[in-house]
Amino acid sequence: MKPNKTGDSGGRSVITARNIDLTFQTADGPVHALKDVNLTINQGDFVSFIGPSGCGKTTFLRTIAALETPTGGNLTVNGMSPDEARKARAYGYVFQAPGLYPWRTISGNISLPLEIMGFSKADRQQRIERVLELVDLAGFGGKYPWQLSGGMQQRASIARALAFDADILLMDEPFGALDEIVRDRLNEALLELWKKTQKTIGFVTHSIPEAVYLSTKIVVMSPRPGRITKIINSPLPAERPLEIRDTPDFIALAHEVREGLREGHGDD
Ligand SMILES: Nc1ncnc2c1ncn2[C@@H]1O[C@H](COP(=O)(O)OP(=O)(O)OP(=O)(O)O)[C@@H](O)[C@H]1O
Repeated sequence: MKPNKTGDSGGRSVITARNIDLTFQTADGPVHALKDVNLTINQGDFVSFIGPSGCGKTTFLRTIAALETPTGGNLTVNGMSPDEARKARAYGYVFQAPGLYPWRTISGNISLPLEIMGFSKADRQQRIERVLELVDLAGFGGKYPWQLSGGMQQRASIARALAFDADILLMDEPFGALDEIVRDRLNEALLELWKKTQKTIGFVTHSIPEAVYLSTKIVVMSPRPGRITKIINSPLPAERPLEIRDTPDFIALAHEVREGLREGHGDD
């Protein structure tokens, strides 16, 4: 199916944003963080949000997660309001910093939200083992966060977000603070995990290669006011070894994203 204006390529829609506006009232006056954002994310999509600092990437992700409330427009997550979706545990959220409690083991950290949600001990243990395996940390559950590298800590935070088995994973620049080699490895691992679990992923990044490597759909945003300037459906195959980054298709797509970013910056 040919994508339409909202980037809808067919399939069951999981997240729909219609004319989303969000203005923060600050001491220095109003900040128009999101303007007229229209987007459809379908089941199993891997959607990256890319754009310069302040273009509203995090704000949009937080809006999906009901951590911010739009001042205009309509947003649904699994057919519900974001608040209802949050209560129905529709998504897991991964932040830029792993945010693991140093006094809890990796298993203990993954367990914490499950404990709060009232999962039984046996169920928690089963889930912890499953997600540790998914992020390739089997055998590390008994370690403390400070005994793990930065990349392993971030994998543990992804495991924590996966533990209650939400269909949607929202990730706000999860690999931004890591060096490039580690980031490459985690990008590969994340693609594997996405294919295995068939989750719908919303992913914020500043990196063009990362967005192009990971995504089925790339959303280019622009600041002042924060808005979507381009939605690109990726023509790359699902099978993506890291070497795909040297292929003409990959380079052409990266170029298209870069052009999109440049156009959005036109009046700067
Ligand atoms: N709670 C808030 N109160 C007031 N203004 C805010 C708030 N949160 C974000 N903003 C403003 O909204 C705009 C969008 O911010 P946001 O963090 O979503 O951008 P971003 O694209 O994620 O940026 P970065 O890449 O730097 O993380 C910015 O101008 C920011 O200063």
